Amino acid sequence: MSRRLVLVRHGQSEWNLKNLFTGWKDPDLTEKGVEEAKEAGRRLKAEGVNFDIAFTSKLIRAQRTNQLILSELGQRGVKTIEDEALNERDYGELTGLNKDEARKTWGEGRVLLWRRSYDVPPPGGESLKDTVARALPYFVREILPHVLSGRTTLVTAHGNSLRALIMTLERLTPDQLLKRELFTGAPVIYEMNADSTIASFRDLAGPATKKVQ
Ligand SMILES: O=C(O)[C@H](O)COP(=O)(O)O
Repeated sequence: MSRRLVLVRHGQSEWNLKNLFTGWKDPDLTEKGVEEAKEAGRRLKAEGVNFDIAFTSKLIRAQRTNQLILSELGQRGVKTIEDEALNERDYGELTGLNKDEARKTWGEGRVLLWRRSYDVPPPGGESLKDTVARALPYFVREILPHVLSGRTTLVTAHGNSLRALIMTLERLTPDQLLKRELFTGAPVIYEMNADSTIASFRDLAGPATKKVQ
């Protein structure tokens, strides 16, 4: 039996384009973000993927990406469940600030810790550990049973809510996690074993995708 899980970070948002910390703010996709989402759908189609169920966050950039992927696959009728547990990490007081300006104010090292470390929260916001504490139980309770019962499952969410899941799926140490980037609109395909471990995975990040600065 195939137990396939696909994770996709939403396409470029208006605030990604402006290089602003976004968190729980709700900007839409840019034109490029729409294209990235469609491209994700085309890549999954080329891989022969057919979804049985989809999950996304309560934020519009992830929801639209999910719809565009399903639409490219000719699968608009697939049931999609939305939940706040999959929302982006709350960036607290950094929300709305420019990432380069933040580096100038607090220094490169401090900002990198806020963005990529496991347990250092940005002021007033969530650390990745906090994000894991809400996203992982939801994943285990609501998403994993579908995958294990053979339903090909799509999760379209955010850089950090997905890193929260990937840390467990890929068994990354906090050090390895510091370097694990997710690219907008690039699907990661996992084949799972019956005991919830990963048999194999492929990150389809390629030339059409670009790192968000
Ligand atoms: O919320 C944000 O600003 C982005 O979606 C993720 O930002 P990061 O790469 O700084 O974690």
